[in-house]
Amino acid sequence: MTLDADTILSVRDLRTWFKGRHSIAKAVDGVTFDLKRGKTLAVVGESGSGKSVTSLSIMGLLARPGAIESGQILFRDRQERVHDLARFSQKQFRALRGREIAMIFQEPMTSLNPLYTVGDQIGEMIALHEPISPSEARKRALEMLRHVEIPDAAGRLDDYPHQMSGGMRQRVMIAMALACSPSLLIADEPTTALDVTIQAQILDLLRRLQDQFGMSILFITHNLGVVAEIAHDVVVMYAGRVVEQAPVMELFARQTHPYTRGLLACTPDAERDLGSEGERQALYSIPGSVPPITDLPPGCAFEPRCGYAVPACRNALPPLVKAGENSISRCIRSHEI
Ligand SMILES: Nc1ncnc2c1ncn2[C@@H]1O[C@H](COP(=O)(O)OP(=O)(O)OP(=O)(O)O)[C@@H](O)[C@H]1O
Repeated sequence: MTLDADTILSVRDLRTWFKGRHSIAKAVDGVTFDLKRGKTLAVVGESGSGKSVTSLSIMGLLARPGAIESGQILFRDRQERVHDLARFSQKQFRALRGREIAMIFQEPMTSLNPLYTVGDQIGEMIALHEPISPSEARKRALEMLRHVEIPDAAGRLDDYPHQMSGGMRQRVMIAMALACSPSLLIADEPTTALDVTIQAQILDLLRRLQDQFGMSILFITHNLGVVAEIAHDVVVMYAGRVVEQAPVMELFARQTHPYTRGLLACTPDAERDLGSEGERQALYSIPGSVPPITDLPPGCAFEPRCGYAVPACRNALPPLVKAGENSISRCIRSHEI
């Protein structure tokens, strides 16, 4: 198992399937990407594209019948040891989760317990992984509340989650996630439920915490506007597969897959340069919806919705090919887009 020195996470040809009695839902089907140390990689796509199943696979949190069919999830821990998480047992995951890899979600109450004060919850998170006295745990919890810039942190330590606003709860969840200084943070739509101003504040906070703690972030979102704010690199997923991957600047300067173009055209306030007005109108909302992943066509899965499609798109699944300076695209017409 080899990993480039600057890579913390390498997902290689990952397949996570849900096998039913009569069909197989290939939620993640051959996904490959690398996350660099201290960087943010955004995974983007519409609902059902396989983003969450990818992150749950990495965290060992898949629910039955979901299971990793094949592939590798190589992760470098703090001692520079490389593990294949695709082969981890639940026991191994319990030692790793929280300490080396942490996760934040759209809904803070999935992580927070309404019956305990925020100070106790953060303290307990630390105590789970380190031998620490109750007073030391309380001190560290306070420190964490200050790190996530909660005003009057000392006064909020004994608050219960329901006494806080949505934005403040989100900060507490981030404090809990970062309490043990994980080297990888997986953020699954952490700002989607928040209004635009609070969303911008949380993204700003995550960026600052990343500089301070040096962690890598895998950021799951359907919103390219958020990607522009936070990501260094971007993976675009469609129907369980990667369709485009590029550094963020390159992706916004030129999209090499029609799906990415469509997503960008649907994103309010995103920077974009989509050429003519006619083109912008045509792509404003992507027609149709993601096909059922139990029954994908043999060719390009986006072909039925694609304004650039030609008959050859239906023949075989296009491979991911180099399409720009540092970008790859799963489109046979990537150079004409
Ligand atoms: N328990 C399950 N049983 C069968 N199929 C499932 C199950 N959970 C997820 N899937 C399949 O996996 C696909 C991808 O789901 P996933 O949640 O990863 O999408 P997503 O891109 O994260 O979307 P969202 O933004 O809505 O969370 C779904 O369309 C669904 O078909």
